[in-house]
Amino acid sequence: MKRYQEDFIALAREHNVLKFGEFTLKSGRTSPYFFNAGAFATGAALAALGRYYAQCIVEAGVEFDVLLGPAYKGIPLATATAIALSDHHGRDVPFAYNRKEAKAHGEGGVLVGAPLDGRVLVIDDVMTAGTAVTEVIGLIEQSGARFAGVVIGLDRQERGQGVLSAVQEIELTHGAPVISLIGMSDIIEYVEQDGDLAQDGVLAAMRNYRTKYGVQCTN
Ligand SMILES: O=P(O)(O)OC[C@H]1O[C@H](OP(=O)(O)OP(=O)(O)O)[C@H](O)[C@@H]1O
Ligand SMILES: O=C(O)c1cc(=O)[nH]c(=O)[nH]1
Repeated sequence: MKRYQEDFIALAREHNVLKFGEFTLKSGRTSPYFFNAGAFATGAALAALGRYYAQCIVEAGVEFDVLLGPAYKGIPLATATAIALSDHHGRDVPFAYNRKEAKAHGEGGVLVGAPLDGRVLVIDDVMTAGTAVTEVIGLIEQSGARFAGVVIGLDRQERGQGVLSAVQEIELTHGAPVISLIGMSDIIEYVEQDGDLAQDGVLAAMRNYRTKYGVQCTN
């Protein structure tokens, strides 16, 4: 793991973002772990997140014209990433986000911020089955813009709608990269190194879950 990946996991544990137990996911799957990015709820945590996402984008060399943070948890992530790209990489990029429900008064609509023009890079927290990102790609295409890829904090490295991983499905269908800060394999590595978690049966539950829903590592 790279230094910023270890720091990202440490930050997630410190803020109780990465939890172990029993959780129901958007896909209906029952998971022994959950990554609640909403608990990154301080200015310093968001500033650090922005730096990690920005570093990941710069290292990946992905080309884009505008950042898009999907509601809800993608919104502060895209904001923090835009600030970090400006502060630490000298790149002042436009960013936008969407509403889950269209606004019927005032300016109206579902999009807020910069217009979706050109290549749009989506910034989100987690990918499981890929449903959320697929929806937001629809929004980008309806706006006449082009999907340039997605950067996620955690790739859960799970199957999408078929036998391929959600990441492979998105990459094959849309011809754009899915870039992640960490994958489930990194969390398993973290659990393996933590004697208490391994003893509590977390490691066994994680491995069982990976057997049921996982795919080979994609990062
Ligand atoms: O890959 P998927 O199976 O779609 O699941 C992952 C998505 O689900 C959650 O979003 P949710 O729609 O619950 O919205 P939130 O940001 O409002 O929590 C999470 O933030 C991911 O974006
Ligand atoms: O699949 C999901 O719904 C999901 C998984 C996860 O770890 N975190 C999250 O916010 N959503």
